[in-house]
Amino acid sequence: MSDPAAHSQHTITPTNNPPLKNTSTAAHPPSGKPDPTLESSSSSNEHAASKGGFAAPRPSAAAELASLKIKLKSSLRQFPDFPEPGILFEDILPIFANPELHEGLLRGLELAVAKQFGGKDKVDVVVGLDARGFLFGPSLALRLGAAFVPVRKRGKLPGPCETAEYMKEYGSDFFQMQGDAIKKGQKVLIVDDIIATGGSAAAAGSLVKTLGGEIMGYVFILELDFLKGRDKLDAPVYTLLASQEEKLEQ
Ligand SMILES: O=P(O)(O)OC[C@H]1O[C@H](OP(=O)(O)OP(=O)(O)O)[C@H](O)[C@@H]1O
Ligand SMILES: Nc1ncnc2[nH]cnc12
Repeated sequence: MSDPAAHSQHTITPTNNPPLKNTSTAAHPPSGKPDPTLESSSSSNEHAASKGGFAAPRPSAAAELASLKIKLKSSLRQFPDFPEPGILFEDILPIFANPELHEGLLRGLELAVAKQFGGKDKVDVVVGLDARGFLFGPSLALRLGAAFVPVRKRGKLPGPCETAEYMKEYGSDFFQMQGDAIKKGQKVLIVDDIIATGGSAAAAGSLVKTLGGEIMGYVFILELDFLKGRDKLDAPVYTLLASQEEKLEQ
């Protein structure tokens, strides 16, 4: 049922944590391992102009996706000890500050969803998690011809709501969905920027199921795979970029 509105305070504090350049912490895995999400493609010539034309070859979807991933990954910034000591915070906002990267993200997700979830069932609803899942969830939903439905932090949604408490990498919280947001049997894709412990995504999944939705899968931009968050999820998981790793100095 609906929860009494709980208005959170927003406090802006200056940070002393500059983006990470070349430091390392024991809490995060080393860099230098190959990116397992990149696929090599030997088919980039398959669209080459066949009759002596000079048109540049059109990349295959796999080659396009691999190139997009490299650009997107290199734009991410890391902030040590934010929002609390011991957390290496992954900042995805540079993607949205650059229209080319923003477009690339949506194209990459669209290609990935077509490849991973492009079977006989169409996505009916994209569910995005408060707040960073709202940065790209609605745009992705439009591209897929699907509805967008938000999962919000407690106290933000009007009307009868379902509520789930969860633990995440830093602290605990409550998620809510409006009780009529999903129709029974609708096919749902749950999207968020990052999966860390998986607590947030699992709570969103439990709400979708309570409302009668069928979870096709979960899509994330980045996965902190050493936290094994995907083990908490009982539907296929796709991550666009590889695991968190510290960047080497450019
Ligand atoms: O896998 P988990 O350990 O649950 O952590 C992942 C969640 O943490 C972050 O959200 P946060 O709650 O910080 O909210 P925000 O998007 O409003 O910044 C992130 O956007 C994910 O939703
Ligand atoms: N390390 C991290 N960076 C950014 N967002 C997160 N959400 C949970 N863990 C996070």
